[in-house]
Amino acid sequence: MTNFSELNVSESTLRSLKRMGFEEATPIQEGTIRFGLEGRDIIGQAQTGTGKTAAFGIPLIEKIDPKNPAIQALIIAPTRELAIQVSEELYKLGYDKRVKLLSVYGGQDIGRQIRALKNKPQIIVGTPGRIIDHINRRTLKLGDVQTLVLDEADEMLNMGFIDDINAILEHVPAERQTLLFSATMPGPIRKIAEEFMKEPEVVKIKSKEMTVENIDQYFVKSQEREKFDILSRLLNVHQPELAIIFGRTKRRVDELAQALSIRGYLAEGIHGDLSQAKRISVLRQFKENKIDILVATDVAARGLDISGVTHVYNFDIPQDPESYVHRIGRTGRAGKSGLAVTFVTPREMGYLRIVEETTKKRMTPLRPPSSSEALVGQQRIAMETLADIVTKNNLDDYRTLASELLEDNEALDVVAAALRALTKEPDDTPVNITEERPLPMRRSGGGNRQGGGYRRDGGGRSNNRRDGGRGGNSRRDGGNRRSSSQSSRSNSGNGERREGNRRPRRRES
Ligand SMILES: Nc1ncnc2c1ncn2[C@@H]1O[C@H](COP(=O)(O)OP(=O)(O)OP(=O)(O)O)[C@@H](O)[C@H]1O
Ligand SMILES: [Mg+2]
Repeated sequence: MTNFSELNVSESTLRSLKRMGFEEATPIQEGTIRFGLEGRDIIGQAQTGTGKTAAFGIPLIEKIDPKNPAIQALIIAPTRELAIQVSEELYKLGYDKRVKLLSVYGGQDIGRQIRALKNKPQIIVGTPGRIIDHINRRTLKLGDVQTLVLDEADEMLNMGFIDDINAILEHVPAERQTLLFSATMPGPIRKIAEEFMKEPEVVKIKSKEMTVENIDQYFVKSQEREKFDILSRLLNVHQPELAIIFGRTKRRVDELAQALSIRGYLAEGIHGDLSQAKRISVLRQFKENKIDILVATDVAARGLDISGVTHVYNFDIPQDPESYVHRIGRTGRAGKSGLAVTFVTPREMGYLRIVEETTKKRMTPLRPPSSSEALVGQQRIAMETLADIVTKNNLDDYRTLASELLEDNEALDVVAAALRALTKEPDDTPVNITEERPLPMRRSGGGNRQGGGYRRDGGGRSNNRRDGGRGGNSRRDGGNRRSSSQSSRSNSGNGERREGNRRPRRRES
């Protein structure tokens, strides 16, 4: 491990890092900060949760001239929540230097952003749609930008975003430093990236597996209609502190969040059809542990750094191996451990194998717990609750009643009864989960796949490019009754991309 001071980081930034509690550089930070400070273009790839934000953030902050009121750096991120998070981390990194930042993203009052832009921020973090919106309104002047960052670069350069990125690039000087970071970087995307970079230094932190080692990865093979009951049992056995459950579509997420609430879990859904205020409030509640379970589409798959996420459940297996890597990467961050469970229907086993080939990691088959095993989980929670009350609470007001009870009953029976009263017994309140169609059949073992598992079929591409996102009918995002190529067209609209079955386009302004 290397100290930041050995990486030629300025005193001011060292002070900010100290405030953040960062003592030593992570491998990706060690590998990129020097090149970054030299002004080199960088493609940085390292596992999820290993500090890529500061890897680009530190050299970026170092380059800002605090006396220059112009926008000097632009960071583009695929989702609004990620743009907010990255701007928060950059704010901390630039705290000592007092750099001025602004995040611009869809769903927030544009007038407010325009007023904030007049305060001369030096760094802008934004989502593509809203950045373009500001460029078109001439409220965002990018002519002095020296550093351009694409966080989640492969996502930003896939066909869902590439047109937007190209449009933005037209307004950024060609003389600039370009930094691209992601945990995944499929070969074909890297080629696209290199076209608009200057002799980029490719820094890839080598690891046996693409996923983080300290995430235990399991799969459950089950029929579609059995998934929800198995999920509830798993939740009872695992008792996650904070869990994220990923579903394939917005409808899926709504139904799952509702079904979990009916069964007594503290769960909320998040997806692109919700208002921005709602999205922010759900995420805040989750971060503050007011809800235990976040049910999400891929809108929450990339980059979000929420401490304390112990479990990730893929209620639907993701279609792309990259999506799998990012989804499960919401746990096991910054050296912590995590557990991921992926549901797969028998017809979708080919996808599971493709994921494993890409990540170079086998998932362990998990036997679904029986209802009595799930009950034991709940009984243990009751026991812990009771023990906790004994140690923490003042029981004076209850002692008289307790001795009354003990006059007529055995102590063991009284405690057992208290446990029973506290145990959440299996709940079979009916819930409504519409069956998803399995993904189209796919077999693994295609050695012809380029770039370590990247596959995009041309069929979806032209669809996506043309009409997605131009105010497409976002209500039709269910998509699950259509073939995959059809549904790609129908998804998008006001949310983010890729919340239906196939890569849709989106526009988030
Ligand atoms: N040098 C460091 N020392 C201690 N903590 C760090 C250090 N660098 C980053 N972190 C913390 O590690 C966590 C993960 O960092 P970050 O979100 O940048 O990961 P990432 O590599 O971008 O992940 P993802 O691929 O999911 O986007 C954050 O909470 C961050 O504050
Ligand atoms: Mg990141």
